[in-house]
Amino acid sequence: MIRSTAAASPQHSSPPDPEAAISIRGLVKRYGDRAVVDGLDLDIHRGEIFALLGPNGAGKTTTVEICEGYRDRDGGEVRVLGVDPAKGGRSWKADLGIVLQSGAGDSQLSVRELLTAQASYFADPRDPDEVLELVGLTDKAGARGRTLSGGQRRRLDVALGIVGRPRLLFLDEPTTGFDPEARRQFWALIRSLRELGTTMLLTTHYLDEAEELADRVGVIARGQLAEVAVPTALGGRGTAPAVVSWTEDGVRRHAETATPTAFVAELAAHFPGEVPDLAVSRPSLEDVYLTMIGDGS
Ligand SMILES: Nc1ncnc2c1ncn2[C@@H]1O[C@H](COP(=O)(O)OP(=O)(O)OP(=O)(O)O)[C@@H](O)[C@H]1O
Repeated sequence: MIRSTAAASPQHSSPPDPEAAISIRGLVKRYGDRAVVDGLDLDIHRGEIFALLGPNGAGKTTTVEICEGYRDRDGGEVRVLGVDPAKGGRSWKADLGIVLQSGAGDSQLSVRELLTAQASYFADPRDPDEVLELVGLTDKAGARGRTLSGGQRRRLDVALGIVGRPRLLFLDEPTTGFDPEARRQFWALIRSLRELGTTMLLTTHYLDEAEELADRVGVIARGQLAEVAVPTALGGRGTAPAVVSWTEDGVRRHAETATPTAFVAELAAHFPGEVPDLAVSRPSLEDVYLTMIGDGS
């Protein structure tokens, strides 16, 4: 069951927070008669990495594109870096970095040429060579975009998104198609960008990615924000009972307990040495996420 924190309508909300990186109140977007975003409230703080989760068609891309100024809204208030995206001018746009799902990697230009061209659109760009270093593409500076691997193209997409020194970076499913090592390297890149002070809004279907990277996660379902929390607390995860598992007389045993430390201490007293195959677990982010969206989308 969804635990809705979204206000029913904009008039019940506080006004948008101009200090937030993104502040949304009562956002509505309709296609025909259907509201695909239906009264969504959200604040993303400056400097944080925020992951937006939700099933296919939940309204994530629509919400993000309204924030980027690429789609009109039918209702509600939105402020991105203090500005209404429907009225955002050139200097506001220059503060945004956007990494879309399909990037510019097919170009005949070299990686450095692409970055240098992109940098020329901005008043105070990063040095393209520093950006190449940051994304781990220094060795590929002279390579044509189309000769890059999928993971390298994604790094190039990020390089293009950050060369303008954005204050706010939108990352749409950034690691789709990455191998496990490339994902870990990409996560390190995202963390180093956070250390440079960049706010990031990430959409992803990878729960482990959200858990690794995000300071907070928000779950969108049916056009509303179902819950916002730190990843360890979403869906009551932090206070959910733990499950203690062990093997006894060749049989796997499980016990649910609110006091796993005491339970394990008691269990330990029954065994001469180590408790065989002892494990203590709590619901994963995926467990609580699936429960939250489980009643249809
Ligand atoms: N231009 C459009 N015209 C009509 N319907 C649209 C349009 N764009 C999106 N929709 C519908 O709006 C709903 C929300 O789409 P959106 O792309 O925001 O979802 P999403 O959460 O990003 O999904 P995904 O995880 O699949 O990317 C979907 O049902 C989609 O079919």
